Amino acid sequence: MSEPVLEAAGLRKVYPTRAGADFTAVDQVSLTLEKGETLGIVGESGSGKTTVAKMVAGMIPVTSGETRLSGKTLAASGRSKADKRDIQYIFQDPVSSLNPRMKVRDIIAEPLKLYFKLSPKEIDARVDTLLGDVGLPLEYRLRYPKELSGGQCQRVGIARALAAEPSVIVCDEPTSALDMTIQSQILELLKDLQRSKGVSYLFIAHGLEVIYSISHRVMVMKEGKVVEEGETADIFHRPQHPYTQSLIGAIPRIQIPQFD
Ligand SMILES: Nc1ncnc2c1ncn2[C@@H]1O[C@H](COP(=O)(O)OP(=O)(O)OP(=O)(O)O)[C@@H](O)[C@H]1O
Repeated sequence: MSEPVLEAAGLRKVYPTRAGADFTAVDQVSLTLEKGETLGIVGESGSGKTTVAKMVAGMIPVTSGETRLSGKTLAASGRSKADKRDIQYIFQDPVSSLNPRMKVRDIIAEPLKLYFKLSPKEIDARVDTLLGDVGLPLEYRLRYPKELSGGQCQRVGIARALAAEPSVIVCDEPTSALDMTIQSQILELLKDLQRSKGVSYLFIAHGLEVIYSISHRVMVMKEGKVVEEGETADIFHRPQHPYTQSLIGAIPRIQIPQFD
């Protein structure tokens, strides 16, 4: 098998508490992600999913553990510009994740200016291509985020992430603020983009249907630890750990047929 795009080993995050005792939010979490693959992370609220994602993306420092990108160990703090470019993040709240004072064109152009040496004309052309990639009309380039729907804002967030041409995009509950129809359109868009660009996703979601629909493999977290990890079909049809069994068992009956 080829070298994973992303590997994290022994990630641990400890927060000090007011009471003086340390709180371990994430403990000994390891994961791998292949090119063009999606690893879903599930687990109840507070199980450490976002903390793992932010450590992998270099947004918060690790207490211990390391992350490797295409075989190269990333600096524990102060990542290089190139390493930051290569792991992008899509946020849960599509509207507040965009600067309200910037036009769509400028939001998407920001990473282009930061990471690549391009002329204004080349930047304009790339912005247009990216708008097309995420299914937004070109005239939206002059709109502000407040003039867009939640789903359209998330498309802009996806275009901004893609602008950096990353190997990995961390998707932190990217559809949970959207209604069901828009949610499935965004999931289809992410799948299409993965097929066309070969990007890998670390995908966090509460909704197991979302995880089922997009993930090749699934990692189940509980209280900061990984309790089970495997192929999506195995996790959903043959969960081994009692916690995974209870998560899968809690899916409303009416939705079960879509897992067959
Ligand atoms: N900056 C912080 N200081 C102290 N504790 C924190 C901090 N950030 C997160 N935590 C704690 O770490 C644990 C894991 O949080 P995290 O946000 O990673 O969980 P999660 O699984 O993503 O939850 P959710 O699904 O609700 O987003 C929680 O108990 C949380 O309260």
